[in-house]
Amino acid sequence: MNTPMKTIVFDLDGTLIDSAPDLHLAANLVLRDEGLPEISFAQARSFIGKGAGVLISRVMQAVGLGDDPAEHARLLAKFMSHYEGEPAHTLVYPGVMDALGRLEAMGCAMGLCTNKPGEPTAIALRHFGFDRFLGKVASADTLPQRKPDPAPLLHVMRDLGAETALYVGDSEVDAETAERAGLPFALYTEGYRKTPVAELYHSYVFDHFDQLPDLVAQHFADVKA
Ligand SMILES: O=C(O)COP(=O)(O)O
Ligand SMILES: [Mg+2]
Repeated sequence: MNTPMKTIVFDLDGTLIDSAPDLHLAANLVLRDEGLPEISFAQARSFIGKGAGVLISRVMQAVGLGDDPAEHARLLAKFMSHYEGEPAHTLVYPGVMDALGRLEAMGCAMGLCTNKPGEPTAIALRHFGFDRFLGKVASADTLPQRKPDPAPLLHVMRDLGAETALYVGDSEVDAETAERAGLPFALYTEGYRKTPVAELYHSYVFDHFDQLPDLVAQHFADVKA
């Protein structure tokens, strides 16, 4: 029998990058332009996870704008125009680049499954140099379904030619996605999660990326055994 390929799929926001500062800024540029009160950084951070459309719904709710679909579409378009371009205030979490390099050297196949729209996803992957490691990507625009629907995660996994994969993410949405996909889940605890670790579906927990290569090696050794 062939050795099973070591396949890892990553989430993006709150896992590989801390994009909350740029998402917060873009939301407040919209609100400022509309003459509305701005939202706090903590609010913006708590609105991340289900993509830009849901983030804008939550912003509208927070400032008492209701949920009119035409208004939502208009504000979402404005938000996206502020969020385009190079991510000026987004940071890579400590140890991510090193971990990706080590995982590649271990022979892992890697991909990305994010609820971020396709264009900013592609820009961020290029900007931070992740594109050379992450062979296949599912963004919010890849399929009609988005996380926590397991379809995009299973899509990336199959695109990588794998029958199983370890999903690495930070949030409630990621945990639910992995669980519904029937895949093991490594929870990065330093992202945007609001729920205690013990209450979330997970197979592994880590708080620094320098722990990930050993965790992955252990996982695939156990799977093989
Ligand atoms: O931008 C979002 O809301 C979520 O993005 P993520 O799926 O990469 O965490
Ligand atoms: Mg995330």
